[in-house]
Amino acid sequence: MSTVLVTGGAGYIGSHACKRLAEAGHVPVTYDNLSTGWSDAVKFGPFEQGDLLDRPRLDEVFARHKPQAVMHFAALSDVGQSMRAPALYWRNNVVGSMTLLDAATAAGTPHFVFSSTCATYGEQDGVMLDETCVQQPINAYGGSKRAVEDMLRDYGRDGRLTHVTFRYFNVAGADPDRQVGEFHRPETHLIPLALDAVRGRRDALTIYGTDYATPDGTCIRDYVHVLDLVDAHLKGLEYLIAGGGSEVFNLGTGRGFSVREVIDAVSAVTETTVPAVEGARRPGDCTALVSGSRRAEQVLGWTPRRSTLPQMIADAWGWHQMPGYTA
Ligand SMILES: NC(=O)c1ccc[n+]([C@@H]2O[C@H](COP(=O)([O-])OP(=O)(O)OC[C@H]3O[C@@H](n4cnc5c(N)ncnc54)[C@H](O)[C@@H]3O)[C@@H](O)[C@H]2O)c1
Ligand SMILES: O=c1ccn([C@@H]2O[C@H](COP(=O)(O)OP(=O)(O)O[C@H]3O[C@H](CO)[C@H](O)[C@H](O)[C@H]3O)[C@@H](O)[C@H]2O)c(=O)[nH]1
Repeated sequence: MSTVLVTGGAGYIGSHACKRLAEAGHVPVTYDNLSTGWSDAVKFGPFEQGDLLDRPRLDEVFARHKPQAVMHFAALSDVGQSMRAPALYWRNNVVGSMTLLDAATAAGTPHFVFSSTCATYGEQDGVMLDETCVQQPINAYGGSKRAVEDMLRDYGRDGRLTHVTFRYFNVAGADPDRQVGEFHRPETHLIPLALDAVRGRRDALTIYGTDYATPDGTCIRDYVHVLDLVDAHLKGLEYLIAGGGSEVFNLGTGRGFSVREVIDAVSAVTETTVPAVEGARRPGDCTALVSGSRRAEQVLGWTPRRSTLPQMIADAWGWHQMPGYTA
């Protein structure tokens, strides 16, 4: 049993990770500034409110809890916003991660698990992406994540910090027990927006671009269930604690779905046609991002079990129908 400092534990993925860590007997200590997260999502361990950029506060929290590992989810992650306000992303995601790494290494914390993204790959013309592909992000969000990957590599060189970087593809779904779920404000992700449109909580969904070089003209993404994703984190943690060396893993299923296919699947699960209109491309969007790697399976023994489109949408739909859910 380990104490794990979970930055971003009040957010979508971090809160699911805390639940999974607690189930496995670990103590997840959430560190979060609540900029996009929610204090009522912190249910599975202690909460320390604080900012990544606040080094004295981080030192205090490391001294109090003496974590064996950090799981670093805290970040800003709105691609469109990162195009409009890149400095925000470099400060929060890059300087914030550096401050966290400085505090972690000063405290002697030996292990670090980092949330990166397939957005670091950028446009690769339909290639199935594996960890050896060149990283050439086309938005500031992806640029900030690639920078932290580079930083981690350098911080780990002296052997005192081992790290696992996970490059997530598109995370979807929610805890089937409905204790936690996805709740971004503003919401920018396709599946929750489609569900909101079905419920009439928003106007019609806008399809961002229908002239991409894909079979139906809309962007293609590889969707992975949040429960499968946090399972990989647990395996990554156990791998590091067992002495595994620093590694990078894609987390995706290897299957891509277009925006139109996702909309059709949401219509099928909810038995309601998603109101949708065709619109312009969203700046910063890549044409297709699909994982072509089995490294997480080979090294960590990870296989996605819940990551079918109908299952992810059904679990998200369950969460959206909770009485407390307000978009
Ligand atoms: N959702 C996805 O599809 C996806 C895909 C790839 C990667 N990721 C990465 O996964 C991580 C979690 O994403 P999410 O969807 O759960 O986002 P989220 O916005 O729900 O959670 C992020 C959390 O980090 C906190 N935070 C942000 N900046 C902070 C700071 N400076 N100090 C302290 N706390 C701070 C927020 O308050 C929030 O609770 C992010 O690093 C994101 O880039 C997400
Ligand atoms: O209203 C919408 C919202 C999204 N989309 C399209 O749906 C697809 C998925 O968009 P999301 O906003 O749900 O997710 P992204 O593909 O932008 O995901 C990116 O941002 C995420 C973080 O928020 C992750 O980091 C992920 O790895 C990175 O590719 C994109 O083609 C997007 O253009 C629409 O057509 N209409």
